[in-house]
Amino acid sequence: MLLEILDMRLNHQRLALLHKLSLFSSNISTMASKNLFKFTAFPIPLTSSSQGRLFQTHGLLFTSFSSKPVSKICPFSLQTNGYSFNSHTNVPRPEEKRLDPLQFKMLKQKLEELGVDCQICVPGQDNQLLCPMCKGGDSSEKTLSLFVTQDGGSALWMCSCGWRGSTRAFADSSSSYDTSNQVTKVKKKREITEESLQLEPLCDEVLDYFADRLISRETLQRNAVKQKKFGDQLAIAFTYRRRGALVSCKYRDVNKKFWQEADTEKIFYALDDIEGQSDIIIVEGEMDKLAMEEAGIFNCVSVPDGAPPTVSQKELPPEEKDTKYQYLWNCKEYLNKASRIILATDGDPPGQALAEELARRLGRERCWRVRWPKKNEVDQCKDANEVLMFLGADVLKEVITNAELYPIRGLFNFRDYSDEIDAYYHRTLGYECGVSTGWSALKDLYNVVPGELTIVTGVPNSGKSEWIDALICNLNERVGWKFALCSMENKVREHARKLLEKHIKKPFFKARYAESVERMSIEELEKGKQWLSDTFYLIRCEDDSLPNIKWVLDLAKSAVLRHGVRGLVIDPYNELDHQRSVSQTETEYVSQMLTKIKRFAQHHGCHVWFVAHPRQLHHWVGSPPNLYDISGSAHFINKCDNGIVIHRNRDPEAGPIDQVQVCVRKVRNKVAGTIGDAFLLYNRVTGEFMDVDKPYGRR
Ligand SMILES: Nc1ncnc2c1ncn2[C@@H]1O[C@H](COP(=O)(O)OP(=O)(O)OP(=O)(O)O)[C@@H](O)[C@H]1O
Repeated sequence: MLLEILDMRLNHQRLALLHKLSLFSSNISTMASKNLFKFTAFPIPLTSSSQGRLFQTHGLLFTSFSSKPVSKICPFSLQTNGYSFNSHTNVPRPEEKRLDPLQFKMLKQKLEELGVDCQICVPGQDNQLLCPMCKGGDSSEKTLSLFVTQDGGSALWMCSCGWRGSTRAFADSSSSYDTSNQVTKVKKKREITEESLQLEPLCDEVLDYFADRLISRETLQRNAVKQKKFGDQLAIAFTYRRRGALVSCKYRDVNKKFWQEADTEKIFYALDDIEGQSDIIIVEGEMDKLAMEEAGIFNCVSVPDGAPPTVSQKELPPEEKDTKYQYLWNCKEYLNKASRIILATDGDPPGQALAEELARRLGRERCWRVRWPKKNEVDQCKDANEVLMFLGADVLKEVITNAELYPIRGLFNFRDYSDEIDAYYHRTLGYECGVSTGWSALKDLYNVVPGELTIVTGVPNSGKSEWIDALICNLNERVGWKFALCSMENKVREHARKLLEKHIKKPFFKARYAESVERMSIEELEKGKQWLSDTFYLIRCEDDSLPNIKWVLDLAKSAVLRHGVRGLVIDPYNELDHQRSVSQTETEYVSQMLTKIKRFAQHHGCHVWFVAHPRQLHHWVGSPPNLYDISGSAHFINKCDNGIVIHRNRDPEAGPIDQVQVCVRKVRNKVAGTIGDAFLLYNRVTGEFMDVDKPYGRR
């Protein structure tokens, strides 16, 4: 039928060629080695530079192109009857017909009706389009090959899903449009035999070709590798069998171009070799399977279709719709029993994509992967056959023996963190054992480790905020850290005053609290303002609404990324918006909030100080509160890395009233400190905290 269409368009030379080729008719579908089913429909200009090869299939004439140049490892030219593979270089081009815009428009309309989007289709050449039937499978590849004749009058198409047909702009009674444009999905599998396919034993030239790749005659015999003549040309025939019976046949030509018998079942190559095996190896090509055998590894199969260009982003399709991996489902009874599946696909990106697609389907937990070794100083071996050729059978065996577990997202081994552990040991990450607070009284009790959460509590007015301010001033002075401050209770100018007094060590004002100490000068103020701007980033709600924790952490993240802050102060907890859903208890809410804060801290290596008030203490006798007294939830103590209570004596008879007790009540990380109490003296004039044993003049 299709020839009928064609004969109106083609000149006698092309018809002669068709006739010649029809002598070798075979039911063949073409496919590229790496891009499944990518083929090019005829007629492509048959120039001398073309690597195109012609085969007839159901009257449709296809030219397949090698996606890769001929192997440089061992170029060979199979010749039969004195003709080389590329024997059609002198075929004359057909006489070109001029485009008839009207009939091309009509033709496009017809195609559009069939769902073919042919807006950018060019007459006179092959067009790769999205197939309206299979939509290109799960990777949405353009698998529909559509050829429109030069005059725009007729079109032929074929897709790897089996949809094929033809139409004409003005179909008449003799047109093939009515029947040929119907879907002809391949469903029925053909029965084939070596005889029906006219397969032949390998000739010496092909045996030599394999020998150059270190594949022996015995291995080829064991795998029943054959050859087939296509006219003057010769192709290797890899026979696909199940329990010895021929199921399909895949051909490979000199240009490393592959195609497979159409309407045959897709299965793994050498399937019988994995029957009943608990350990199996999957490779990407027949040559790799044969190479494995040369290394004494028999429990190995090859996929029939090569590798996809990338991993599909889509969910796994159901088994029956998983067209590209049908071979896997067709062989599932062979795979189900395997407890260890080594994915020895190529080392290039498509090979790795194939490994991922297989692992997705087989279950990552039983998959392993290999690392291909270097073949020389610069290059990596790509696959099993290259390892065999460049490094030998023993190395190939070693590669398989050293296969490693296929990674599973979220499941790790300490080995995966080896570098980080080394860096921790050698202390090259920085501040592994924490930064000293600057107070010797706290040296053994509390050091500030990046990425940890410190909860600070204490009764009102105990000096919590003052102590944290003093601490961050010390840290800045010692190690130059910068901070994000979310201190809702403080007016900005007051907070600036408190920080400046600690930094400049002089009172901001000449006032009663300053006693006789001289106020900071204008110059000192200016310098101090510069220091404030360089050191602190303020997180504040410009309007009078309350910020929630997400809002605070998002801004803190910006401060980390933009300004490199190493610490975040949230003071106090109760000034945040804590609206929660009715179904959530306060305990659940606090737990989730602290989890968010800890994640932020860990992810950004940023220390977070979180000030939380204790609940109202009845019958309080002036002693430091407990961390469990924090209002809201015991999660505060449970979830924090460090828990500190700031307490001060207000009874002159009990001791000096400027003495501050820093009660370190929880330290999760023993490298950072331990529980215990430290005593500091508070300088009301400057807001500084001093070690008790240190003399300080302005006391
Ligand atoms: N040891 C101390 N001796 C005397 N005054 C102190 C001492 N510690 C802090 N103060 C003063 O107490 C006041 C409150 O301090 P700060 O704001 O740090 O307390 P707080 O515990 O954070 O209070 P709140 O719980 O109300 O937020 C400040 O005026 C500060 O100067």
